[in-house]
Amino acid sequence: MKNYNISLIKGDGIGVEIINEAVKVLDAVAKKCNFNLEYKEYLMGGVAIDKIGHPLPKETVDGVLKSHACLFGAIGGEKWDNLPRHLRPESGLLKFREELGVFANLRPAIVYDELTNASTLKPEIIKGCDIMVVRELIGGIYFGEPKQNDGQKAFNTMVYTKEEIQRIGKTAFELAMKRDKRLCSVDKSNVLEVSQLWRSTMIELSKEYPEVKLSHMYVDNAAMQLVRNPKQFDVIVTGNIFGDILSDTASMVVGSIGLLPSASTGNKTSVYEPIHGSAPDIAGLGIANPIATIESAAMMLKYSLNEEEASNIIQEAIKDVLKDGYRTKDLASFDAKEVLSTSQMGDIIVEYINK
Ligand SMILES: NC(=O)C1=CN([C@@H]2O[C@H](COP(=O)(O)OP(=O)(O)OC[C@H]3O[C@@H](n4cnc5c(N)ncnc54)[C@H](O)[C@@H]3O)[C@@H](O)[C@H]2O)C=CC1
Ligand SMILES: CC(C)CC(=O)C(=O)O
Ligand SMILES: [Mg+2]
Repeated sequence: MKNYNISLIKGDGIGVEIINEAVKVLDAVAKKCNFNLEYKEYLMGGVAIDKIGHPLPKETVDGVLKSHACLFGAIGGEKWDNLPRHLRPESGLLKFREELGVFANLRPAIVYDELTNASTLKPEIIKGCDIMVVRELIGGIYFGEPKQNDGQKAFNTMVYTKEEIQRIGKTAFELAMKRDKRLCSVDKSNVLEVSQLWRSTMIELSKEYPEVKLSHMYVDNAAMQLVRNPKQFDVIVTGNIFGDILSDTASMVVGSIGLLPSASTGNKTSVYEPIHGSAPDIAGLGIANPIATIESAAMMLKYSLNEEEASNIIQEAIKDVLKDGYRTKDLASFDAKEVLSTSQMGDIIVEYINK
């Protein structure tokens, strides 16, 4: 029987609740498809600060690098918001991504037919929408030097090298080749030098992919177009901060931020994580939607473990559960037959897998 080592990082807030459900679902599908998953838990974020005084223990990076893949919940919370910047949970997460070299964050935003009525947008605007946001994850303004806040003046710096842009560009063009061959590069090149380099590099790279139709959009317009007519997009490629913001926007096209998974990938390893944060406002209430994390686990099976059948089984079960009207609270006002808690949602997905 095949055996895979999975590193788990639950993190803070709802991170614990959603990872527990994903593990439940993974175990069910592993049993059904005849493979074995061995989990090892690692600390990161606020919980690591509380235990060892630092948001990113070395064992976490080492352990993840040794595993086949990592499933990640979320980190952060008010308790740690006033710590010095380098000791905050978010700094641990950025360092984690940097050390693992996961430069490409793939964030699919797919509207299932079963959830066409679940968005705050009109069904005819979103039906059939299938967007892949390719977000550069270890460069840009979240990492740029110099940076400062001396109490009187504060700044950050947005930096991209040509090499970094080419690297994420290649990932996006390759993905577009496997999809509808339309790639929209989002930047702010009417204002920012870094975006001028971004755009000219994408144009240069496009010569290697003549079949892909490359377009460009300023980020402010892209935010507007995403809610005006999301179906115009196939693949979007953009920098770290723009991708962070636009993917949260895209989640409302789908219906809830609790539905969007992601894969953070590079040359060494991959981390699978929902796009949302630790949601302190609902942590511990048992109402978080675990589907984004369960979908992330399905992406992990497909892309890192090559267990495509198992991945499809999870996705079909989720679709059927939604089709039959089961919802967590975030989607309760949309065609809900029954509103379930976080763990009940995990249970019912397992039940559908075993049907
Ligand atoms: N990857 C990560 O670990 C991330 C961590 N964060 C951190 O999370 C903390 C909270 O940040 P926010 O800006 O509030 O973003 P958030 O994504 O945690 O929450 C935004 C809103 O969406 C809701 N929400 C999020 N996930 C949900 C789910 N699965 N089901 C139902 N509702 C859900 C929350 O209740 C909240 O109202 C902060 O400390 C932030 O730095 C934020 C984003 C990503
Ligand atoms: C620490 C933040 C950059 C996390 C976040 O918002 C994200 O990755 O989506
Ligand atoms: Mg974000």
